[in-house]
Amino acid sequence: MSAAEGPLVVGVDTSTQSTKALVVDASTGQVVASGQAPHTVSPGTARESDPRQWWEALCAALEQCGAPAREAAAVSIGGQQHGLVTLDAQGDPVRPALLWNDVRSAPQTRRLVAELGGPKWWAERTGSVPSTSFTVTKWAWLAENEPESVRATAAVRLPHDYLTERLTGQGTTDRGDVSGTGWWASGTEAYDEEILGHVGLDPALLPRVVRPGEVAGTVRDTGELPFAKGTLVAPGTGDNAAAALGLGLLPGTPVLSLGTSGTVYAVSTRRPADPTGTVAGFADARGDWLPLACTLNCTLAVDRLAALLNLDREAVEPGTDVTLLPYLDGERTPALPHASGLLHGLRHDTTAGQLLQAAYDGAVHALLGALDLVLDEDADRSAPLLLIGGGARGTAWQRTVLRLSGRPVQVPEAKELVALGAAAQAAGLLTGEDPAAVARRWNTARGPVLTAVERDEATMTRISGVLSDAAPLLEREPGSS
Ligand SMILES: Nc1ncnc2c1ncn2[C@@H]1O[C@H](COP(=O)(O)OP(=O)(O)O)[C@@H](O)[C@H]1O
Ligand SMILES: O=C(CO)[C@@H](O)[C@H](O)COP(=O)(O)O
Repeated sequence: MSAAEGPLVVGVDTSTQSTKALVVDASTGQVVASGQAPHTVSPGTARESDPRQWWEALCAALEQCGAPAREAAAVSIGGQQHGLVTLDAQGDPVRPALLWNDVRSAPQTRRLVAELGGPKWWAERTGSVPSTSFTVTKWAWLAENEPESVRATAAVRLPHDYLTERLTGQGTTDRGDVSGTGWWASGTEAYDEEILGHVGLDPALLPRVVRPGEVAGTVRDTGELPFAKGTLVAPGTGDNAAAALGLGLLPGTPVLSLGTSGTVYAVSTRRPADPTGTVAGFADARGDWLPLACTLNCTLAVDRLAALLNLDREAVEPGTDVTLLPYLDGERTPALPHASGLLHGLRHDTTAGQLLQAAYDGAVHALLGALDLVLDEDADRSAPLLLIGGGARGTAWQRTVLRLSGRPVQVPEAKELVALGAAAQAAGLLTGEDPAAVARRWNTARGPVLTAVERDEATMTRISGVLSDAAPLLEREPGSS
């Protein structure tokens, strides 16, 4: 037996690059054991992963957790949002999952928005104007490009649904993750049959939406897993909604997450509906909302530029007038799916370190541009910004966010807030508590507050100027001249 005070719970983050598992003491929030195993994502414009690899990574991460994982009383899976998982009648993947950062559905996205009433209609109906990340656009892409895959599909799932179903044997999802599909009506909180009919997806192929606080199922026979048969399985949710739980987030506190994706969001009690498409009107995992803006190019893009420059990621130099838009994967915020990276303002005396700083500035610019849009009007604009995700550990990221935001920045000591949020959801199942209240009890957001510095308005304005001047280039579709 472990020396834990309370029952143990397991929280999982199956994100783009890896699966992380934490065994947590439900009484104190102490992390008793942890494990992590990587995923591979296809290179090039296609961004795909085999879902079976997520399962193998989950088993490997739990194996690393050792004996404590065997004592878990409940488990919950948080995961990368939006990915389209197609399963055949045996429950095996028909093809690799199309991930959130695969932009090949840009033509289908444009058509879907126009065919079904335009951006305002989508925002009011689903909370969001779909971008290429949204599952509905990926299904439309598949129907057009691989009709044989669509014919072979007996079930459609999101990444966290796939793993939850392998635990319980039942097809379930939750309101947080389903709100990023584009086929869930946020006003009625139900599948939208008009949208599903339009893209030819039978609602019978979709999972049941489990309510917050409800049990998704129990662990069935578990040859490969450490859990006992009958262990409770929580609904799980998308990774951003899970991190919001993990921080015990209250309305008015903004979060900036620096991972494969960059995201900025806040909890709101009002249902969002942004017709410009900048803010996605996600549901959270409790019963509130999670207005959020997301970029495709964050830590991976900046690390790639550091590698190209042969620099350590911290080797930035100040004083740059160079603008670098690091849109290596196309971009979602701003909506430029066909864009590639763009450099402007290079001079003989520009240093490699200044180029690297320009990459950080370019990655943070769009997120901070959306910050005010995700906050309710009455939110305190001087409150600290919570900085999370792998990038939050980096000094160059911290300094860039401080300088371009002009706000104090709080960096929670807890590293794996998505997995902690999932663990808080699992703990809530055992105690009947609100999972966000569990996380506040665990004090997961504690960490140093970095003092605000004067906002570097000139850099923000310069980047906005380059973006608008370069629009024709950034919007150009491949193959057009
Ligand atoms: N000490 C660090 N300083 C700066 N960046 C870091 C550091 N540690 C990890 N990272 C970045 O964090 C990223 C992974 O973050 P994470 O939030 O785990 O991503 P994801 O959830 O998308 O898989 C890596 O791409 C890496 O660039
Ligand atoms: O698409 C979004 C949010 O809408 C992304 O935030 C994904 O959920 C991927 O998350 P990470 O792997 O970067 O954590």
